[in-house]
Amino acid sequence: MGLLVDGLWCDQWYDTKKSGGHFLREDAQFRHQIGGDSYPVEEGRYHLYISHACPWAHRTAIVRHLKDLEGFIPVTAVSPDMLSDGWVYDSPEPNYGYQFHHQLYTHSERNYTGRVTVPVLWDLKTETIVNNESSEIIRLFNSAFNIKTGNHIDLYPEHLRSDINRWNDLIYPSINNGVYRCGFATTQQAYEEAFTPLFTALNTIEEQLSVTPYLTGEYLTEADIRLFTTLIRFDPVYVGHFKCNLKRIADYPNLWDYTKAIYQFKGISNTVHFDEIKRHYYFSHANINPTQVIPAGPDLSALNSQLNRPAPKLFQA
Ligand SMILES: N[C@@H](CCC(=O)N[C@@H](CS)C(=O)NCC(=O)O)C(=O)O
Repeated sequence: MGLLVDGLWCDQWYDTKKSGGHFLREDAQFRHQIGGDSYPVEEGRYHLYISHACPWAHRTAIVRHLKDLEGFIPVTAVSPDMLSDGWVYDSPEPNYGYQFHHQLYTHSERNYTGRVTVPVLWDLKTETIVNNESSEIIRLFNSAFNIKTGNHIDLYPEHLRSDINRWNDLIYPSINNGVYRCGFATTQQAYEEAFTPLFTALNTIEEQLSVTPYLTGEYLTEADIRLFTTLIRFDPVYVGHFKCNLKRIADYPNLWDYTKAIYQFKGISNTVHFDEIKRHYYFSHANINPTQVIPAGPDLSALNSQLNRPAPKLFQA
């Protein structure tokens, strides 16, 4: 784990001293869009770098799949082990033969200072990072390539936007980032300040899912996908490794059924790699789990069991 400072790799863990033990996530720095003059829609031009372990990258993998972008935007996954060199590739990545993910960042910007994260949407023509913020990558995947792919599924439909935004505003700080705020907290107080809102938000969603099958109704939207990638990691990793242990997702009837319904939908289960998910967290965060022993459980076979809610619908723009 580390970061780049003026283009040089420094191996260091997150600094929580200045923030009273609180983990503060840095904003992503590459925030370009596709579709303008700089990054036009072109076949074979863009490449996606992900980690199968990472919940943020997982969002982009799901949307890439639902939007039929697989043949259009190739993907490379990093190794699940993120140790002193940060993210690395198991075999040289296909575009430049790099071994380290941070080489891509300095290729894009020689003096880059900041964290080296996944996902990364890369432009092969200008040899730069287009965007490394998953919430923006999924928005651009949702619409930018429609004219090429003919896929008009809309995960952010106009009439549901205010609802989707409202859910995202609750879910990002308290759940998506909330589990990290629990797990990376280095004081009791910082941990408890993350733990309480996490389970309050899960209760709110449990109630909503007793009324509507998905967050905004019958359609699957980006809000559901953003929530799902945290829920699917919750029982195998966050309960134990990040100490988010008031309840498991399997203990909430509606949240569990909802997680199963998304898992079983349209091959989304193929984007879930539990072996890499467990390996990444338990093996890479040696300051949290110094033995690096990876738990053998839990048994997640019930994810394939029968549902009590209809499969999601996909809105067509
Ligand atoms: N805002 C980013 C966050 C991405 C992120 O933090 N990814 C983690 C992996 S789960 C990472 O690469 N961490 C490496 C680090 O912080 O050094 C997004 O949503 O795309």
